[in-house]
Amino acid sequence: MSEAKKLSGAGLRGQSAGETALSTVGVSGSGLTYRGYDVKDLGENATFEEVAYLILYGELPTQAQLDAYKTKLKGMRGLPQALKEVLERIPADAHPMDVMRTGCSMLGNLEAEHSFSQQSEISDRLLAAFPSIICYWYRFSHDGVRIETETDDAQIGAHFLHLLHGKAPSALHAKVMDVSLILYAEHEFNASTFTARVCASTLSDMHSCVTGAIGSLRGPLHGGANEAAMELIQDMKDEADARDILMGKLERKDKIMGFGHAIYRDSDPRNAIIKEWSEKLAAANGDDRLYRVSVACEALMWEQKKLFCNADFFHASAYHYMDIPTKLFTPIFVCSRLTGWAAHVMEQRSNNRIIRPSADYVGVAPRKVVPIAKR
Ligand SMILES: CC(=O)SCCNC(=O)CCNC(=O)[C@H](O)C(C)(C)COP(=O)(O)OP(=O)(O)OC[C@H]1O[C@@H](n2cnc3c(N)ncnc32)[C@H](O)[C@@H]1OP(=O)(O)O
Ligand SMILES: O=C([O-])CC(=O)C(=O)O
Repeated sequence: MSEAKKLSGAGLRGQSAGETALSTVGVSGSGLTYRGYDVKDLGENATFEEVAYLILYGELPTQAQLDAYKTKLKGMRGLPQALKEVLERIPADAHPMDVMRTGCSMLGNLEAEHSFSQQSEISDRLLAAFPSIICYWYRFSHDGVRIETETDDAQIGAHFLHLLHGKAPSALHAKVMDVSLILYAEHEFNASTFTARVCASTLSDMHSCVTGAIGSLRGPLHGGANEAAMELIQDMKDEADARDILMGKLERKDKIMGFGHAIYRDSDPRNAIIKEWSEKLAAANGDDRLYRVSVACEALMWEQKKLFCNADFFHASAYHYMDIPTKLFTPIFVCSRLTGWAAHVMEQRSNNRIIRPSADYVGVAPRKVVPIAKR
């Protein structure tokens, strides 16, 4: 059993910023749990829709509840015309996380949350609409087509791949997307979730909380690391090349994206799961270079720095094997983490006090304004 990481210093490390009943991260022996269930157990024995229901509504659904939930989500995949028009105006070279941010914010104008009694409906709507938003923009700006966002796919992961590629995915790809969405769904007080909670604590609306969270997830120290990890591995020719490239980066004291974690000490429990799926995808693809160089990076980083892969590192090769463009990696994270964000907003609202910490002042001593002519 690993001990909880000893945390200190800046970045609010080691300080509790509130209570949650949604997940535990890095607690001895259990790694990562969502409402008491181990993420590995959920990855093996549940689907993302069941996990979303668990996170948003408190318990795993019965079969009847799951069927009704999936039918409901399927019926919420369409986009209003005004939102499509906004998406069509965003250029092809925009960052897709900016598209997600704008899409969420625009939906907040068209389908505003007027009362907190609407919070569950709005969360479900965002869960259903996010794959439509990113794929509608991507296919229009890159391929010049206006796609129909309402597919018959029963599951969100398969639906995403269907919209992106214009055809239903293989069973393997649909399964990996489903597991990936489970792994990314919830993670306690990470930076983007904390952003959402700070916003919620002012009694703001759900779309504002989620829009802010998307902005926080975008950075390479957080969700953006899956794209940065892909950029790191994509040109590595083989294991020896991977070692050379990484050693050079370590000598230059570069941060290696996809490694390390603010809370976990020895490993990120999501890594072993997505790594296994990446290996299966590599075998199915008949080209395992990306998987092999990723394994070489993992070994070298542990050997040199005792740093382990976080959830993002093997997601890079897994997504690439499914023909997902690198710049859409972090938006997929959004499609999943929406569940965690929304549940945290609801939890914050249920027992709210505005989040407003203090700061230690380190600036100049009090002084008088010198008239502008004398400065
Ligand atoms: C889904 C997610 O959001 S998971 C996180 C995704 N982000 C990344 O993969 C980005 C790369 N990783 C990092 O930048 C960091 O590990 C973070 C942001 C995740 C955590 O940051 P911190 O909590 O400050 O890291 P921590 O305290 O463990 O760092 C300890 C030391 O290891 C170093 N270190 C940590 N991660 C890395 C890394 N990926 N590459 C190189 N060195 C690293 C730190 O610089 C620090 O060195 P120092 O003591 O000489 O300053
Ligand atoms: O918890 C964190 O700091 C980052 C992370 O792994 C996540 O949000 O999934």
